[in-house]
Amino acid sequence: MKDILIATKNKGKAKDFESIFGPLGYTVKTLDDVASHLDVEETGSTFEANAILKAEALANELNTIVIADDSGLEVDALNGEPGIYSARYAGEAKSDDANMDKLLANLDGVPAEERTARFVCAIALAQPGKETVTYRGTCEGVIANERRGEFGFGYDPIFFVPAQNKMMAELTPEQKSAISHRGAAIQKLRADWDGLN
Ligand SMILES: O=P(O)(O)OP(=O)(O)OP(=O)(O)OC[C@H]1O[C@@H](n2cnc3c(O)ncnc32)[C@H](O)[C@@H]1O
Ligand SMILES: [Mg+2]
Repeated sequence: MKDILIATKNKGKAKDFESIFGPLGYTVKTLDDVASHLDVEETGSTFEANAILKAEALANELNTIVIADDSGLEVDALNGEPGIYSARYAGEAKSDDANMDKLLANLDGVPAEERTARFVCAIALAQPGKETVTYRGTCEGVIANERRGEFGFGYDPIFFVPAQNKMMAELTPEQKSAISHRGAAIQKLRADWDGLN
């Protein structure tokens, strides 16, 4: 069985990766599956810089190929916030619910046509002895007024995807990966990944 190691503690992200790599015969492993107590501070000023920090830290520790994902939500009416701070928007407790509450409160009174936003995903592929490579994917949408849907994680329940006429959280993992920022970044990564295995 082929393994793919993602330097993440986010189970929602891991599921997104599984929806694409699982059917290809890979087992997705995360920080929970390896003997690492790594807790990388996301000190970079871009998604790419943070993805590289996370991927290289684990690749160096385990001397193996590692993928990391740094992602977030850019809301136009908030000048691109929460951006790279999406996970901890409402505080270090990293609560999806508190983050959505804060975002909805900050957009209170903003009309639908001004609630445009995008998810951004930067994936870093770190290999011992090689230059780290990054891949970016984005997904355009609109921030809704209330939550809908049970799938996904993070801001998915309030992210409306016009192209699907559904909230991101109403899409199954497979449907989400077909149109999402993460799915787009993973497709770019796959071209290189297939060459490594
Ligand atoms: O750093 P790791 O351990 O991978 O996990 P994390 O949750 O801290 O991940 P990030 O630092 O990359 O922050 C990403 C945040 O952006 C949001 N986000 C990213 N991708 C998303 C998606 O597909 N759906 C909904 N929210 C997403 C969500 O709040 C995430 O916690
Ligand atoms: Mg993080």
